[in-house]
Amino acid sequence: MFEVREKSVILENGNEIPLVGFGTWPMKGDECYHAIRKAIENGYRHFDTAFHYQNEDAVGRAINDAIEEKKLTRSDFFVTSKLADHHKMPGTPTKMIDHQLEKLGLEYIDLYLIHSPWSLVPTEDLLSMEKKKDASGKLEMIDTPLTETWRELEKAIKSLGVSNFSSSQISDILKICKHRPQMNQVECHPLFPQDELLHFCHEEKINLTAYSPLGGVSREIAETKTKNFEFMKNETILKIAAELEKDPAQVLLKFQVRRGIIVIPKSANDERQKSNKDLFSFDFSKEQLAELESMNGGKEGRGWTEERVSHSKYFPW
Ligand SMILES: NC(=O)C1=CN([C@@H]2O[C@H](COP(=O)(O)OP(=O)(O)OC[C@H]3O[C@@H](n4cnc5c(N)ncnc54)[C@H](OP(=O)(O)O)[C@@H]3O)[C@@H](O)[C@H]2O)C=CC1
Ligand SMILES: O=C1CO[C@H](CO)[C@@H](O)[C@@H]1O
Repeated sequence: MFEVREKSVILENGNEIPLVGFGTWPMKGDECYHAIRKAIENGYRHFDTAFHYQNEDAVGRAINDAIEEKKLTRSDFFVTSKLADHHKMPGTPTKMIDHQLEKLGLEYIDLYLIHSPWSLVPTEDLLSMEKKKDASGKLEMIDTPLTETWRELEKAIKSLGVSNFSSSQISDILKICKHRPQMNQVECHPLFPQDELLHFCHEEKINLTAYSPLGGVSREIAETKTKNFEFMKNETILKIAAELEKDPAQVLLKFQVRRGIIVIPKSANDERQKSNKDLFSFDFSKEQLAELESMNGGKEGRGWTEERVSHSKYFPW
């Protein structure tokens, strides 16, 4: 199975995931809690979190409170979380699933992703966000094979996926897996549309989720780039938005969902949360689509270059 419906996708394993989800990074604590409560009121049911975001407690609290107060049930929600880069030593992934479930206060996670293919070395305290660095200040790496992490995870969770993986890294998993990867979550926007990876994943019945779909690449990274990641000021996006009488963000998000790509925009703002979900009553003309496709910036279009981990044996790009 793998079916794109109007507002959701049926994953290969039969689970239904809303096409428009809600990104929770970099919010934490009460800010995150209130943004999610608002998002639930605004109709969001799919939430993206991770150990790395240090907000799983707030995400779970918001969902559980909404279930209690709003007559919703756990099965109304789709929650994605992720295995952190410094939790890959054999035996650790299983422990972390238990820890993350406890933080979330949920009985299950709908989709659990390996956050990145590279693996970092933790300090003595596994729960700390500190990672070991060598004498020159470089992050230390371990070379746990991705296939070993996958085998351990699939004993504990049946709905698994990856993030920031290349097609060849996914192929390695496909050779050994009992439970196939359901998702690859990657950076995706008109400057970096991921056409080849999308083709590969859809052929393999693996879905793609677009992170930073609004160009929410961190400012420090964006400033080192020659391309402009400020899509809300981009001439092409503004022109198409004006023609359609939509917001620039709606143009960016529609560009993905019409390709069957799931989006997880983050917004703490009520109005922006509402408009980011309102994507299903308009479409682009052929000309508009061609203009959006012509924004493809090739390799330079990637915002998250992750140079800090480029010395990893498993660096994907
Ligand atoms: N797997 C991975 O490695 C990664 C995953 N992610 C996930 O993807 C999610 C989304 O990516 P992210 O990088 O946050 O970036 P986004 O592309 O979602 O952009 C978020 C930014 O856009 C603003 N924004 C939201 N809606 C609008 C709108 N309608 N008009 C104008 N501005 C708007 C937000 O501000 P405001 O809140 O004020 O509206 C925020 O500053 C993350 O939250 C996280 O869950 C992100 C990076 C890496
Ligand atoms: O998901 C993510 C959000 O932000 C992080 C930066 O601190 C990224 O490294 C990460 O992949």
